[in-house]
Formats: sequence, structure tokens, C-alpha cells
Amino acid sequence: MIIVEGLTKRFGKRTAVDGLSFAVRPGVVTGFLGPNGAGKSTTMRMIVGLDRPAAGSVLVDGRPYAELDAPLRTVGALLDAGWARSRNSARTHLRWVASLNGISRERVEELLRLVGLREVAGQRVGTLSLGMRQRLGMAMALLGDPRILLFDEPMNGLDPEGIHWVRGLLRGFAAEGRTVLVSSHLLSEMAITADEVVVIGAGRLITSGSTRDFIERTTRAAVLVRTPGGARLTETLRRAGHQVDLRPDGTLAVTGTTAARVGELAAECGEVLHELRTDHGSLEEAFMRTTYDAVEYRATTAAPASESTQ
Ligand SMILES: Nc1ncnc2c1ncn2[C@@H]1O[C@H](COP(=O)(O)OP(=O)(O)OP(=O)(O)O)[C@@H](O)[C@H]1O
Repeated sequence: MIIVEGLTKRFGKRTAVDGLSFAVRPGVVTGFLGPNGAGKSTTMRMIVGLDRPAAGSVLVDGRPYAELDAPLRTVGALLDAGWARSRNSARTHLRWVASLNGISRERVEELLRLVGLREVAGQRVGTLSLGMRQRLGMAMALLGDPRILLFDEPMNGLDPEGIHWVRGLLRGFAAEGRTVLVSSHLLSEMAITADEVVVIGAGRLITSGSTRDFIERTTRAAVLVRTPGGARLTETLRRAGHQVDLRPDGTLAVTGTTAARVGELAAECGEVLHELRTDHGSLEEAFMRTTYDAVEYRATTAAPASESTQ
């Protein structure tokens, strides 16, 4: 369990984390979400004592990180990759971290196998690909068989097989009753990996709780219908007081009703349905809606018309 309370961090005049409070429960995967610069990495660094908060506190299994008897065996963290420039081989680097923490060479070999780095274990860390370095970072985090995992953007640079593997790893850890906090911008991945989410923006908490509740609360469910008799069904649905929008792919999106009711109305007007399903909205949609005002670094796709014509 991780309990963050009133956590605040300033860099000069800039407040990166602003009175942030949340709890990360064991037994579930918790996704840590927020736009660029929201304060996710800074928060994770404060959890493991790499950054000192201006105010607030963090308890890791009931104690501040600095007071843990065996930090590496309690928390496994994949944070910044400062070590990634090491001139040592992946194996030597892992053995060095292991020896500092009284961890055996057998455990190093076990982890090289687990993260899929055995073939390149003799290669210098600095020459490994981004994905391989991510795998090495995870091996380092897992060395002490920790009860708590903190992974900052673990899927960065991983190939599809690697992403699938990380998903299984995180879910497996949670299923064993461990605590898993993982930040990622890959929201479709988080939607299937994270049971719970903590969403922050501009250093402040936006929401926390079940991923499913967050999506259902924030997005509007629609009943999607594909039918060759779109015009007649649309008329019938509108007459019954429902809002119907035609999507670019020809699907009708009906809001304010249930799939059962749409099916009944289609039967009443004698239209064949080729598809009928409820779309609950996506994590991406929920994220965009709730964090819109907290996005600091927004790209523009085109210059505004008034500027381009003057
Ligand atoms: N060492 C530092 N010195 C000065 N400012 C910093 C430092 N570390 C982070 N910041 C600032 O703190 C804010 C939060 O940064 P942080 O890296 O925690 O965000 P993030 O949510 O992890 O972003 P991203 O999704 O882009 O990785 C940003 O404005 C960043 O510029």
C-alpha cells in the first residue's frame, strides 16, 4: 500500500506537484495518468525518496521510504534511466546492483531470462536498444522480489510482444496481492491493464478510483446500430424522443436509451439490424475530457485562420 498525503514539490517558482493525495491499494494494478508535465515522474521520485517534497508525506507499507529496512525488497522502481549510459554489460550491471543488496547471481540469471535479455546480457548497457534498456530497468526493479512495483512508462520503446509481456507481468504481480503503480500515456493499454486509475493534471488530483467507473462517469454511453434501413429507423427513434447521430462509417449512434429499446423499436418498424451494441466510451475519451484544462503543452495542427490569412 502506498499512501500519498498533501504531497507538494516546487522547482524554483514552479509548483510541479501541488497538495496531492491518493492511495494505491495492493492486489490491483493502478494506472497513474496525466498529461505531459503533470507531475507523475516527480511524484514517483518522491515516493522512493529521490526528490524531497516541500510539504506532505508518503507512506510505503506504513513507513516513509527512508525508514524501510530493505528498500529494494520492498519497492521495485523503474524510474529515470540515468544508469542506462553504463559502460558495463547488462549482466555485470545487474550483478553489481545485486551484490550491493545481498542478492545472489542466480537471481540475476533468473531475471535476465524473465525479461528476455539472456542473448544480449554480455552487451554494454549503453549500446542496448531503448526497449532492451527498458527490460533491463525492469530486471533491476524486480531484483529484490519487491512487494510494491513503481513503473514509470514501462512500455516506452517496447515491441508488441514486450507490451503484452509487461501487461502480464503487472497483472500477475497484482494477482499475487502486490501493489502496482504504473504510469503510461498508452491509454488503450491502460484500459485493459489498470483496474484503478489516479489521474492528475498540473500537479493536482483530478480523480482516482475504478477505471470502469471513471469511464462510465465521464463519457456518454451510446447504442451503436448498423442497419440497411437507417433512414426509417432514425425517424422512428427520433419520434420516440432519442437523439440519433450518423457516424462517418454509416453507424447510427443513439443516446439516451438502451440497446434493448433500440432493438424493440427496430422490430416495431420492421427493420433488419446487422449490429447492435452499447459503446461505453474509452479511457482516452474520459482522460481527454477530464484533463483538457490541465494540458500545458498542446500541439496545434494548423495555424488559426485569422493568422494565416493576414
Ligand atoms: N529537476 C527538475 N528541475 C526543474 N523542473 C523540473 C524537474 N523535474 C521536473 N520538473 C518540472 O516539473 C513538472 C512535472 O514534471 P514531471 O516529469 O513530473 O511530469 P510527468 O507527468 O512525469 O510528465 P511526462 O508525462 O511528460 O513524463 C514539469 O513542469 C517539469 O518541467
